[in-house]
Amino acid sequence: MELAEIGLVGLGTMGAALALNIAEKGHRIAVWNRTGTVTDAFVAEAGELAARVVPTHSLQALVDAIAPPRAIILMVPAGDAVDQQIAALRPLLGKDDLIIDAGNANFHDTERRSAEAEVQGVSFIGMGVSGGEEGARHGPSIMGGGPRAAWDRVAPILTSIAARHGEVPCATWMGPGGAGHFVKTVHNGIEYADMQMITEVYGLMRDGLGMAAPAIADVFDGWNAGALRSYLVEISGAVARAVDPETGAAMLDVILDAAGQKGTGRWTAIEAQHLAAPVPVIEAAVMARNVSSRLAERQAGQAAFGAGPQPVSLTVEDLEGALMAGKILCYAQGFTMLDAASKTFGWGVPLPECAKVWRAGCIIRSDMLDHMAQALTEDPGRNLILAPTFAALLKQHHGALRKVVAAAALNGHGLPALSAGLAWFDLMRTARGTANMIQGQRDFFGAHGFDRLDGKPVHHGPWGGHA
Ligand SMILES: NC(=O)C1=CN([C@@H]2O[C@H](COP(=O)(O)OP(=O)(O)OC[C@H]3O[C@@H](n4cnc5c(N)ncnc54)[C@H](OP(=O)(O)O)[C@@H]3O)[C@@H](O)[C@H]2O)C=CC1
Ligand SMILES: O=C(CO)[C@H](O)[C@H](O)COP(=O)(O)O
Repeated sequence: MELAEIGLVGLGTMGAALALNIAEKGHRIAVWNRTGTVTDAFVAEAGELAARVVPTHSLQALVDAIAPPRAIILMVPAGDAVDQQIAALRPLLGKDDLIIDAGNANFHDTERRSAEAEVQGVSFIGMGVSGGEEGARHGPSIMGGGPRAAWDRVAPILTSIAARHGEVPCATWMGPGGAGHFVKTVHNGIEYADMQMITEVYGLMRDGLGMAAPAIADVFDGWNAGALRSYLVEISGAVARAVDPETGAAMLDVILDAAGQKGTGRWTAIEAQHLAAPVPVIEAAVMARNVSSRLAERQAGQAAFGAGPQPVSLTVEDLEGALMAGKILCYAQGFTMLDAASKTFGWGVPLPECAKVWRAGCIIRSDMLDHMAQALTEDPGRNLILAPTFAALLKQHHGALRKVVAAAALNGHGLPALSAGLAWFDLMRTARGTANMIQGQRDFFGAHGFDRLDGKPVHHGPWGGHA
């Protein structure tokens, strides 16, 4: 039998879609799934693409079905499942073979697996794939990390299945070790933040302006025809317009307000803290998901204090401007965090390429990312808020953000992400801040010392013997 060019383990939502995409682009692919009946059902439903799919029912059969040097994609849940599959595959693989973890992964795990692979003589790539099921099937955004030579070996297949922005494939090597998974993690952190900010303006429309779901859908559709054009605004319109087949009510009005999460947003927030790279909008978005899941406490809070959200005097245009400003602030934070990680870990992540690889295929794709790619190409070391295009947009829209946050605060709407973005923006445009007080306090109780504005070599205050 003709050997496959590549193998794949894990025919769940993403793995099945990715395998069909690979087969559709003309590559013969061998597949294996822990539950064998899933493999059989996958092939039975693959239609004419089944001709390029080799179903296997043991890992040995999978390995035997692939032409050496082999490349095997893992598309299984993050954590133990990946380690288990690597441990099971490793004894079956040779020196030049390659394992690609294409699921979401904590980059610390990827760094560890990369180091272990080097010792064991099997190549390892940690690769972020974004775009959900639809993206995986028809063109995801792919962020690779690991040995450059290993990436180059599989790049022809990966670029053939990736989304395209114009003619440019959205599949890029981001650096060694965990760089690819780190970039995907920050992508997801931004995804959390973008979703949360959209959710906050949805809440203002629903509870502050008294708009019904179809009217809210119209607003999102309108925004999606303008500067906010993006996949997340587009699907928010579709979600708001959908009707529950069971009750005939708007879908949004029957969905429980408790958000799930698998961990990538939390990983972003934790790593940002380690890197001392502020990403307050992302942190706020993670916090908001955590609060959302504490339904019983929220019910008790409403009983104790009364429902928060009251009518607001805002326009849909105010909300659009606030979202524009919030989005710029959040992406600026995300790219700054990537820059900090790249420098700390010595990865050399190409920031303009990150923006480019996110322009199509992935969940955070938007028109704005094309302008961000241009701004980062001009000067990768400059904070995006200082790039002329985005500085001009912020000057135009930060007033709307301020108005929206203020009206929300006065009328009981919690806007954690938009408020966090505004607070960060105001700190970032204040040359003389207030941390002199913190330094005074630290010196008072702990003799930690401080620098003086006048440069004099006196590093302690007259605290009456305390310092
Ligand atoms: N869904 C999405 O939108 C996206 C998901 N991802 C990431 O892709 C990866 C896969 O996600 P998704 O396809 O949604 O998940 P699914 O739950 O749909 O599929 C999981 C797959 O992994 C297999 N599996 C689970 N545990 C093990 C194990 N211990 N050993 C071997 N195989 C196992 C399952 O096999 P079995 O049939 O036997 O249960 C199944 O094939 C995750 O890392 C996820 O974070 C990335 C981007 C988008
Ligand atoms: O990686 C993804 C999208 O880019 C996955 O859909 C991921 O599951 C989203 O994160 P969460 O489940 O925590 O919302």
